[in-house]
Amino acid sequence: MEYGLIGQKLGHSFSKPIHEALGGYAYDLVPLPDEDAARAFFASRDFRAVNVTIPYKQLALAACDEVDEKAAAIGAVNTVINRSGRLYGYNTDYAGFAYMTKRAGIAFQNRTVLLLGTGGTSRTVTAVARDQGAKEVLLASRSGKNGALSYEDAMKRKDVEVVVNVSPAGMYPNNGECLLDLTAFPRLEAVADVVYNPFHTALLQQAEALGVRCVNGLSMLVAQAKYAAEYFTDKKIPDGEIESIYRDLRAKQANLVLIGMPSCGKTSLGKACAKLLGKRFVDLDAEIERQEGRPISQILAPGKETYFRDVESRVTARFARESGQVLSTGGGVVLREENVAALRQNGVVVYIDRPLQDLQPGGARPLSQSRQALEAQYAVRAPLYQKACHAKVNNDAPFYTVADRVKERFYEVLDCERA
Ligand SMILES: Nc1ncnc2c1ncn2[C@@H]1O[C@H](COP(=O)(O)OP(=O)(O)OP(=O)(O)O)[C@@H](O)[C@H]1O
Ligand SMILES: O=C(O)C1=C[C@@H](O)[C@@H](O)[C@H](O)C1
Ligand SMILES: [Mg+2]
Repeated sequence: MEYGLIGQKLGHSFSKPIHEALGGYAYDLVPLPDEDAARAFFASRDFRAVNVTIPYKQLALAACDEVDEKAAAIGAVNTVINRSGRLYGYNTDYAGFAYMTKRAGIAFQNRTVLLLGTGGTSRTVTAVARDQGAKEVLLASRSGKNGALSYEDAMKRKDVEVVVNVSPAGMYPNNGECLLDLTAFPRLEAVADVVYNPFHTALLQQAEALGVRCVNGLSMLVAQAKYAAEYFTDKKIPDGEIESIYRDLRAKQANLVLIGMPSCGKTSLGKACAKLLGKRFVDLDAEIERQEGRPISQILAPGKETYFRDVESRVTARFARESGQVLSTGGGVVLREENVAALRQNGVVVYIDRPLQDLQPGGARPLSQSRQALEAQYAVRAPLYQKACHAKVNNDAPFYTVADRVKERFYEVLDCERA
């Protein structure tokens, strides 16, 4: 290997496409199961330059022959360059985190900051917060040992103004995990999460619901990669690259999720939009049928929905945590908030609103067999679709015109999210 990333588990990482866009070199993900394997990797010196992620950033520091002053003060190295057999260590997460929080308008000066997690990244973020004049930096961990607070005790600190998650809690494939209740902090101004996969962790979804300023780790990831690529190639890369790579990556990774009434066009528009956007198409109803080995008409019956809804929630959670897809849902997916939260963690949710008279009762949907049933369902669900979606598209025009509208709204939502 010449360039790449080492860490214990790398299934979540987006570093490969970022580095390949930044530097034009091949970049490999090399998972190493334990510290012995990581030590042996550095001892072999069989690489030109690598990034290092959880849990080897402290070990990487010890393996280097020379460590940059800032990285040594922080105690964590995420970039190692092999120059003629000598290993040089740097920390580009520091600049990456500073970039991300500045971009999001999050300030540390005179703030009480609570960090969730005590690993290598907590040292980096502590350094940024202190350098920017934080009043106090508190650490919390599950064990509450080594000077850290337990999560329970952390929630008693009513003075906390900024929360930063520096732990892998909630990171793919453990989507949905969240150890803190943000309502405990009446003075909360901002929440940052260094996790970028999923895009909106459960912690950030809580912050959004409270109307608190928040940011995820994707801009940090891209920024630290840019600073690392400068060491890799010994060339300056313009800062503007961070924004353009971020935008391309988010558009590529984001799911497009279509919700709406039975027969509003979710499946057919979903297939067309998947082609337009170059994404994989998944129809959640078809996945439920595949998993159950029988059609929905045999699983779902009026008054006997619970079994079907449970299967639907499991299938929704499984696909919603993946990236780069168009997901067409079943009409009732919005009936459970947990499904909506799952779909929004990586997805732009578009409500396909088709005029009631164009919706077709009957077919393979047991709960909307008559026009009356369909109308009653519309009255209940329309407000839920409205609440769950980022954008609404009226399906009242020729099919391909509507598919183009959906694609445009997808990009508009992503642009707004960044602004
Ligand atoms: N704009 C349109 N013009 C013409 N036909 C359309 C348009 N939108 C959807 N249709 C047609 O409406 C029918 C229902 O669409 P589709 O099966 O995609 O809906 P759905 O939302 O997936 O329904 P369900 O919830 O039952 O799975 C299909 O035959 C589709 O081709
Ligand atoms: O998830 C990733 O790909 C990475 C995360 C951070 O630890 C970075 O420091 C590392 O360079 C790459
Ligand atoms: Mg369908």
